[in-house]
Amino acid sequence: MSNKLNAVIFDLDGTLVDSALDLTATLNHVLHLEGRPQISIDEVRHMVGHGSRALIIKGFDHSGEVPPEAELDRLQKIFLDYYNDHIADHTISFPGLWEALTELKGSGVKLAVCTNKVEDLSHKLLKSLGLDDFFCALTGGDSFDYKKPDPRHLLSTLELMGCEVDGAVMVGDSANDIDAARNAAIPVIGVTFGYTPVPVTELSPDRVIDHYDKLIPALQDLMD
Ligand SMILES: O=C(O)COP(=O)(O)O
Ligand SMILES: [Mg+2]
Repeated sequence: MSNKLNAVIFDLDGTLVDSALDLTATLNHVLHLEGRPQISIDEVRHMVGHGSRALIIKGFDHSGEVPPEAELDRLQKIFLDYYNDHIADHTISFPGLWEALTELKGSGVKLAVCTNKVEDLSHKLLKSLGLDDFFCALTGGDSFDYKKPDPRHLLSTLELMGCEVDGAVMVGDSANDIDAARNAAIPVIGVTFGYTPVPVTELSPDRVIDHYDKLIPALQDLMD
C-alpha cells in the first residue's frame, strides 16, 4: 500500500453518529401501529447496519411473525416517513469526531460516507448535524444495485471521490464494513463504540479505536 493517505471512507450509523435513540423511536412507532410490543435500544443497537428494511424485519421477528413482502413495503414507507421527521431529535456525532475530521480535511485527505442508510436521509442527517461540508461524496444503501458488504459499494464511493484504492482507508463499526473493505482490498479501522452483535475486535479489523482522538494515530500507523 502507498504510504500516502488520500481518502478515508466512513460508515454512518454507529461510526460517525450515535443514531440508536432515533432509530429505536422510529422502529417502536411502527411496532406500536401494528400492535407489537416495544423494543429496547440495546436490542436495536444489535440490529442496525443493514438498512431500514432489515431493521424492520429484525424488529418484527423479535416479537413474532415477520410480515409478508407487500406489508413490509407499507411498513418501510411508514418507517422512512417518521424517521425523516425525527432524524436528528437525539442523534449526535461521536466525541472527538469534529476535531478529527477538521484535521484530516485540513491536511488534504478526501473524506466520504458509505452507508446502508437511504442516501437522501443520510444527507439530511449530516446536514442537520452540520457535518455535510466535510464530505466530498456520500453513497447510501439505495445508491446502487449493491450495498455493503458488497465491495463495489466502497469502490463506487472511491470512484465518486476521484480516489484510488491505494491510499484509501475505511472506518466502520460492523461486519458489513469490515467485509466490504477486505473484499475491496482496503485497510479498515473498527470503532468499538458502534452497533454490532459481536465485539468489533472479533471481526479482526486492521486497527481498532475506542475514541476519535485515536483515529489519526491509527491512520498514520496503517500508512507506516
Ligand atoms: O442500517 C442502516 O440503516 C445503516 O447502517 P450503516 O450506516 O451502519 O451502514
Ligand atoms: Mg454502522
